[in-house]
Amino acid sequence: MVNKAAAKLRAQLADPDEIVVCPGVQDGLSARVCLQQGFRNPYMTGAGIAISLLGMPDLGLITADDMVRNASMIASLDRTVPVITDADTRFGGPAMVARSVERYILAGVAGLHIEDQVSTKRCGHLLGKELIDVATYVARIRAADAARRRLEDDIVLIARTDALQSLGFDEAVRRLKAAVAAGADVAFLEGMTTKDDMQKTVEAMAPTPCLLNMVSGGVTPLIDAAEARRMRYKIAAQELKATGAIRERQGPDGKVIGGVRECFEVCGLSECAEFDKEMGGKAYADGV
Ligand SMILES: C[C@](O)(C(=O)O)[C@H](CC(=O)O)C(=O)O
Repeated sequence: MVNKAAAKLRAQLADPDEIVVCPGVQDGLSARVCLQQGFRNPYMTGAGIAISLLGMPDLGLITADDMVRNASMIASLDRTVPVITDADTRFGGPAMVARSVERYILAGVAGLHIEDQVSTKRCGHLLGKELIDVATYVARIRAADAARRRLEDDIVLIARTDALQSLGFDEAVRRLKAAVAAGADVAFLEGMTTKDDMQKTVEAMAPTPCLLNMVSGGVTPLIDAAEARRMRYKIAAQELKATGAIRERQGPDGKVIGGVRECFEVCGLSECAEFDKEMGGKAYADGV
């Protein structure tokens, strides 16, 4: 099967001048705003889904169905943009990991990351993270790699480690290297707390491309895409800041603009009405 989204993401990763900037999105509106703002790579955030879909913290409570359904919806909004998704721990052993990866592939996703926390995981920027051992982690990565081979797909496999907090930098790098040896394409060292570590990670993992995750209020220093590129990061995941603004904001004259019509417009209201007309429908002939 040809995964066009993955091919596109791979081309971006191979371009020496490009940094893939991925604003976090968790639902249809945030994904639409991301695309409207011209970003080429939405990042489906598990934390965002936990908060917005479940009203719960990022503690491993989201199910595979929650994630895959959302990923499929987001990837379908514009098939020309490669979506990267959080795949958390993928709920356990090799069989669960492989099945999840297959489902993400069928959802049309370009890349995903799998981590080395226990199944009762938590956001990478919280305290007290617990890890699985390296062999179990490598088995997860190997299973993800096997799943994509089985489907003859080349979804980009991103290995994330949360080991820095409890085991230190060297062990985190060792885990990422083991994951790359097992088939991962990109390395993601989560929860870095200094710019020094951010720089050292890229150097230690070269030539493997690295992902930098920045969360407002999290433990990692916030830098812009230009600085991330200078550090030679290939992917920068960051927060999408504009969703609130599209919902409602004030114009220069103090009048409120935005609101529900603008939300619908961003989400394709005119296109839907136009499509109806083109197909001979009359539902919106008197306006919408
Ligand atoms: C990357 C992450 O897994 C996510 O869900 O976006 C989270 C980010 C967050 O909690 O905002 C993480 O664990 O860093």
